[in-house]
Amino acid sequence: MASGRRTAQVVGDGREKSRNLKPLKRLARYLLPYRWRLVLALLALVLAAGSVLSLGVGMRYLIDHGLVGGRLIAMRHAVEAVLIVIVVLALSTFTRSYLVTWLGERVVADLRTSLERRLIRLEPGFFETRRMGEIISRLTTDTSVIQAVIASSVTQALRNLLMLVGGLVLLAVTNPKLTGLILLVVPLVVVPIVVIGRNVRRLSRQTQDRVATVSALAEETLGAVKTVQAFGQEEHESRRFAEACETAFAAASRYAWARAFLAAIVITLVIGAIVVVLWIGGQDVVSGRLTAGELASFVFFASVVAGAMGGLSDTFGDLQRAAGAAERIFELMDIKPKIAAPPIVATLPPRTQGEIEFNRVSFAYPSAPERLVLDHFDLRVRPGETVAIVGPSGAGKSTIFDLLMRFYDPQEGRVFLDGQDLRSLAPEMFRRRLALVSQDPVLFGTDVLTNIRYGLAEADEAAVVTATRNAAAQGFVERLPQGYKTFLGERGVRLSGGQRQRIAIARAILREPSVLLLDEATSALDAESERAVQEALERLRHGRTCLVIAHRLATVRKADRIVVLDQGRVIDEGRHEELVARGGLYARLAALQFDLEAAA
Ligand SMILES: Nc1ncnc2c1ncn2[C@@H]1O[C@H](COP(=O)(O)OP(=O)(O)OP(=O)(O)O)[C@@H](O)[C@H]1O
Repeated sequence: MASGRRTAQVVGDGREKSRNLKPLKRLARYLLPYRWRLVLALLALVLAAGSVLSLGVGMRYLIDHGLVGGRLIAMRHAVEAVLIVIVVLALSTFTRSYLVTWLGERVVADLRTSLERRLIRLEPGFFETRRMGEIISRLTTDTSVIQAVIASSVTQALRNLLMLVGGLVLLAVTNPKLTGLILLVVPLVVVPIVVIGRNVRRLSRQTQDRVATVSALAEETLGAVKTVQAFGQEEHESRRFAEACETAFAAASRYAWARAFLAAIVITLVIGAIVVVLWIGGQDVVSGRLTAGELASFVFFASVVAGAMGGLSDTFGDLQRAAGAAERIFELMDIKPKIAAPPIVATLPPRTQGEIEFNRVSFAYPSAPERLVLDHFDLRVRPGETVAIVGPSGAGKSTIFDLLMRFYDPQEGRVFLDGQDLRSLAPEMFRRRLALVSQDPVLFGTDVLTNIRYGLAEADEAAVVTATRNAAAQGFVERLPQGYKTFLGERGVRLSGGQRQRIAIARAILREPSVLLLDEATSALDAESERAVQEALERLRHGRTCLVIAHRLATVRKADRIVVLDQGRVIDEGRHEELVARGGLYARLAALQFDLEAAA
């Protein structure tokens, strides 16, 4: 919770800073690859706006020469011209509408892909200090806002701008005196737009923030539905969720109010001005200074101008919303991964090795920087050696794996693989030599084959089958309804814990790693699958370096060496018998294990 709050604050600060539409400029770069479509869309837009404006000219001709002048031929010409204009208008509207929607969707797809491309490469520590739901909301909701804005608001803004300028020019041509009046209205409209618009933007951001909280909450609780139900907390969670929804709703209604208020102010001012114009213009027609056609077309242009202004005030708010969304997206995109390959990458010796060294390593997790989890930790593992790491819960055993995978960098000391400091290597290169089987393996919501191939994407089917057999998983995989093609459900929920583990082992075998990192499951597998897993691991261990977080006595006994870890330090090491004879922490842990196993 604390980290969530901190995140919200950081994000909030970032948003408050931007008072302009600058992020939209950067967004425009995403349109560059599609510039010809953009040009075509703009042409269609200009054509459509021109068509609408020319209707006003046609109207004047129709009234003055056809209706008032009483000439049928003039009326026919006017109607013919209007028909042509309508066809042009329809075609250009179609072109514009299709192209801008296409462009909006295209840009959003590109944005999402490039944002994900960066996110997936960020170090795990980054995600521990942020709320996942919040990040996901930037990837989905914020990009959707941009899509909507490109597809409708930007075009509307351009269209309205064209109409505004074109309308004003035609107004001036028709009657300069009345146009002067219209221009008096402009500041009256613009000032409230700017003032209230600012408020609208702030409220819009607040709304987006609240919605992000709602999705974060939903993800958290729905993802832990078993825990919620097991503890009978459904009502509590529903209440919490409802509260978050209400807060989001309250923010959204404040936003709606401000937006509606803005629209109402603009409309009142503009329509009021038109009434004044009609009143003054009407007097000119009566006294013969203006023709009826001129006044009609004037009112037509004036309403075009008014509509354009009203529309602009609306789209201005939308553009600011998009600027906020773009800012949130680019803020994420600009985060540099803290764990990456250095400019000059060292190379590893040939594959066969697997030597590991931790040299005076001290480490605290980013989310708890003041607590040292490893404290001047030293460990050397020779190629091919099997080392068991034992120690009480929270001693820092899994953290050793985290550092070896370089999910984090230690604050002090260095970690070496085959004589090279991990920081001098490209992470994706050295990680290829490692395979991790974690205590609670993660499977993905695809089929068995794809899940095993996660270990080595280019492996052929025969290799997958061999790996599965060696992981003692072939039996149950073949009994699944569609064998290797069986869909495993999200996160592999359709398999038992032991089955999931064997799939994870098959994945590791397929990788042919030089170093195997094994976090043994403490969860009770049934005796048969336990033996199967053990045998699989035995085979996997053969001929490679192996670091095992050991919970089972069988593993501990077979290890070349046992390292006893307590509070982030190595307090003892040796073989099983030596350590038992010394009667320290290990002897106590082992006695406990024996008792438990005897009891079982
Ligand atoms: N991502 C994290 N952020 C902050 N603290 C963490 C994180 N992961 C682990 N810790 C803390 O670091 C300490 C060591 O954790 P670690 O998982 O390495 O212990 P362990 O020896 O593997 O324990 P266990 O046998 O229970 O799995 C624990 O106190 C834990 O609370």
